[in-house]
Amino acid sequence: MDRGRGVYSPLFETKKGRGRLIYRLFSISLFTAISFIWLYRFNHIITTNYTQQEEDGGKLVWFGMLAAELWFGFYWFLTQAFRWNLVFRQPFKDRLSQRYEHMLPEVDIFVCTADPEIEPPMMVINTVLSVMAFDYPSEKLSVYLSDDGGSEITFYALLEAATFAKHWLPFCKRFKVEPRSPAAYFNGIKDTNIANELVAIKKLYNEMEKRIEDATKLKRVPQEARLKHKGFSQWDSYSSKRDHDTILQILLHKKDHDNSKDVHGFMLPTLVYLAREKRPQYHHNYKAGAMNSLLRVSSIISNGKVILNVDCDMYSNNSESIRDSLCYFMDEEKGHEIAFVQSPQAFENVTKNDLYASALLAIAEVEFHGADGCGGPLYIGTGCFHKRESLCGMKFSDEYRHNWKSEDNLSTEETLHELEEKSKGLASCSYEENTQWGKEVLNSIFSYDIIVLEP
Ligand SMILES: O=c1ccn([C@@H]2O[C@H](COP(=O)(O)OP(=O)(O)O[C@H]3O[C@H](CO)[C@@H](O)[C@H](O)[C@H]3O)[C@@H](O)[C@H]2O)c(=O)[nH]1
Ligand SMILES: [Mn+2]
Repeated sequence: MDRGRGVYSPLFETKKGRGRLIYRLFSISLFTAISFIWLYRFNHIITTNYTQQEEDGGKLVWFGMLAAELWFGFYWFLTQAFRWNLVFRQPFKDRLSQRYEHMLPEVDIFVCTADPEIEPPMMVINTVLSVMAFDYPSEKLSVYLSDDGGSEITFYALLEAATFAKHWLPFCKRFKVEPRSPAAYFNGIKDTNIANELVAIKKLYNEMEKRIEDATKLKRVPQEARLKHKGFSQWDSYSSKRDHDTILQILLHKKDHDNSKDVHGFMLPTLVYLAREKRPQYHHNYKAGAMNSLLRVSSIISNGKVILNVDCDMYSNNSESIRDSLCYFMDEEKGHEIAFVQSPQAFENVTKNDLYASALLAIAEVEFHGADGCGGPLYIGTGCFHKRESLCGMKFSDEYRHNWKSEDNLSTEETLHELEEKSKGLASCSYEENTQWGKEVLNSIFSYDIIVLEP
């Protein structure tokens, strides 16, 4: 931005949907037609002289029809809010790089999983790897896996993923791989001119896959892996999925720099495994409870200013999405109005003709944009970027501007072990007892003005 010369080039622009005039004309004409139907029914009911025989059945039917048409007409009228004013947003990542490449904020990514049987560890780590490999400075990226299943196998898979990432991340960056979930990439690949490198990385992947699949089938972690990593000892006091201490392990971190570098010597993103404490007498609040724990734990490990949440069954299919979302948050004029950026979901395994509309196309391609045009886009959970401050009680103010330059004040002196122990306390199940959570936090999010949808 060049404020000095009065030129402002925004980091994103908003375009109105094409064909709105035609749609509005269509909508008005349909509304007129609906009104005529109402009028016709109404008129018929009050003007027709019924004989007794007709009154027994006929009039009731007319009333029933009128009631149904009033209801459906009203419902249709409400849905117009989602179609009347579609807007489309376009981020400018090149401008973001020009202005902010050296001061990009730390980003924390929360991946949630809850059950190693329904959500196989192989799928979970593919999601984790897809977000670790984002096109973003690795030292500013932290990935947290929240495992509400408290599963040793998932932990083992994550350990394997941390090792595989040492090869996978440089490979993605070198060959601009897309998408960055290894399973999805290997599935989709056809012709390639990187045959040798591809064979090598695929071999590593397949070997890892076999080890994890075997452990999943046998429901047992190989003894040698257990002996090699101290993290497994945390399961010694584990009694069940609903009754265990906090299990927290920082697998990759700059404080452990020798082990946290890729094969070319570059730092990998921070990687943390967390199974928050569970006790039968405390409600764990499902995913929301997991997100709260992650919010607290991450605040002392990395304290990223921007948080992305992904469900473990939804890998990232665009390595630049962090940069996309930052274009909205960091825009000098409008960024302060934006609390979250929601990406749409895409589904791979829908049936060919999608009879039941499971791909949610109307929602993703029309209604999201319509709601955005009304100033109230939808938050759907996975794939959503939040500003940390908007989740932590910050109230919206038009004067407020976020200082993206500010340094975090994380302690640099403590050892990794001390950091782990301190973080565990924040994942305790009684932490939220007698707090205002659930009453106030929602107000603070929705006191923000607009929320945008990524294209
Ligand atoms: O106790 C729990 C239960 C679930 N989850 C995780 O929460 C996510 C979503 O749960 P799922 O049962 O898969 O719900 P879906 O209906 O598939 O998910 C949609 O609906 C949810 C809200 O109902 C949103 O949170 C999700 O982002 C959205 O994709 C998954 O990653 C789970 O692993 C937990 O972490 N802890
Ligand atoms: Mn799901």
